[in-house]
Amino acid sequence: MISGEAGEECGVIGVLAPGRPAVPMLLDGLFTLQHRGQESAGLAVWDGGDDIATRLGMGLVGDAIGGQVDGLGGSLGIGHVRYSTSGASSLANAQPIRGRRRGRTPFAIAHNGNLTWVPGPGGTDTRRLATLLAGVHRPLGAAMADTLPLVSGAYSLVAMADGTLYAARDSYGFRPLSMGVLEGGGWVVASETAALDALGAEFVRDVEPGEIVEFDVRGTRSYRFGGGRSALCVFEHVYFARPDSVIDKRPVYEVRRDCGAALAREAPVEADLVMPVPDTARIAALGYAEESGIRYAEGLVRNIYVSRTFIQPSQAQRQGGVRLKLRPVEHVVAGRSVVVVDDSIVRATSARQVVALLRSAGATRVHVRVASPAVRWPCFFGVDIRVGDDLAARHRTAEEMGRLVGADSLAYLSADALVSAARGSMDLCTACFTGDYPTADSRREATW
Ligand SMILES: O=P(O)(O)OC[C@H]1O[C@H](OP(=O)(O)OP(=O)(O)O)[C@H](O)[C@@H]1O
Ligand SMILES: NC(=O)CC[C@H](N)C(=O)O
Ligand code: SF4
Ligand SMILES: [Mg+2]
Repeated sequence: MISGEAGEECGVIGVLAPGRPAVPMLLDGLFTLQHRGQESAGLAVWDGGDDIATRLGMGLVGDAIGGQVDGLGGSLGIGHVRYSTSGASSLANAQPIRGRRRGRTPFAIAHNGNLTWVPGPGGTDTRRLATLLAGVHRPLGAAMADTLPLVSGAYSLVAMADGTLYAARDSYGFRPLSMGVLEGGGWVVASETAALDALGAEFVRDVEPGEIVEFDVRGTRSYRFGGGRSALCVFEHVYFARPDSVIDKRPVYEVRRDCGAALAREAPVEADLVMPVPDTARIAALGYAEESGIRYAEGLVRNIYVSRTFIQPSQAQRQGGVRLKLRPVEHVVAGRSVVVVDDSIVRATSARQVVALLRSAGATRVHVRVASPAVRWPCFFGVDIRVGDDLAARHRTAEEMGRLVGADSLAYLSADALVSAARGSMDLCTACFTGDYPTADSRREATW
């Protein structure tokens, strides 16, 4: 049995807006990144004084911190939305994490990704990293340059100290991180370009794998501490990111539509209607419908007040979530054969319930089409995909998966088609689909 921690997704944002308050921008950015983490939220701001103020809370951004920010000034700040696995889903583990280095001013750090190895004492992966940074008696940028080569795994980080905003990305570049310039001057760094857009910022470029970027009132500086083979997570395109974001020059919308179209070519089937499992699969279903010529319809309604289910921390919550989240539209579905497109199947929580819902609403045939390959391998780099029950397809063919979920047929997109749709300038990590891990330690760990 594998021992590695499965990771999580999160959203991070950093703002340096000289002469303007950072907090409203941080909140807008965090709302835009809400889909990346729904367990806790937080922000840290510096108003030019001796300390960094933090506000942390459990739940969605509005509930967690919306009521705690009155009077919180400062033009430099960072923020985080969390989806836990390294440590409990608790206020104590919410981010940003504030630290103080002996003899120096405080710093704060926020992390998206999963560290597979951090030297030193316990706590969440991010807290262990913060402890390491606190032990280095140099400016935070230099401390990061010394420390980051010592840790393994996936991280896109934002940090702040001494009036400077920092951004860093691990040398594989697993998680996205983009920087933009604010209207009226200043900088924003965020997990997704959609957060830059929400602030009216202009995209400048992605933080490169193995790069640290510093932002202060004098401008920006960049240091490289690593590089080589890149491994951008293809699952960002499949599921995590918003469709209005652009990752490594590839618009997520276009990637999902191309995946749906390729799926229609690779796995055609006769049917009356094509419909998505909302929300994430909508665009892939549209691509399937356009390519196949089969009419697109919305046969499932998603309750927008229920969170994304895949990123819930327990299976009981995930099952309950799907039950409340999706309902069939009987007058669309009854008496019709349908192709139902989902972006991915991991634990098959959604697919099992979706097929049953469509049959209960009178569908004559239910063909499941999945706009990514079968997930057969665990992730160590920031997405909560583990061995065991988590991987419904681990030892099942597509036909057996079809039987498991009760469909008339089930087919996946090929890995080649996914890579050709998603590929920008970076190499992609496809390990959970292909078993081709970018790092030697994860290759060893995954061979159980
Ligand atoms: O096989 P499973 O373990 O069920 O996981 C896959 C499903 O989970 C995700 O949906 P989710 O409800 O998280 O979010 P969405 O509304 O953005 O599609 C994903 O889009 C699939 O529908
Ligand atoms: N979701 C994240 O990326 C959070 C980072 C860290 N692994 C934590 O558990 O808090
Ligand atoms: S294993 Fe899968 S989910 Fe994890 S980083 Fe690689 S592509 Fe992304
Ligand atoms: Mg879904």
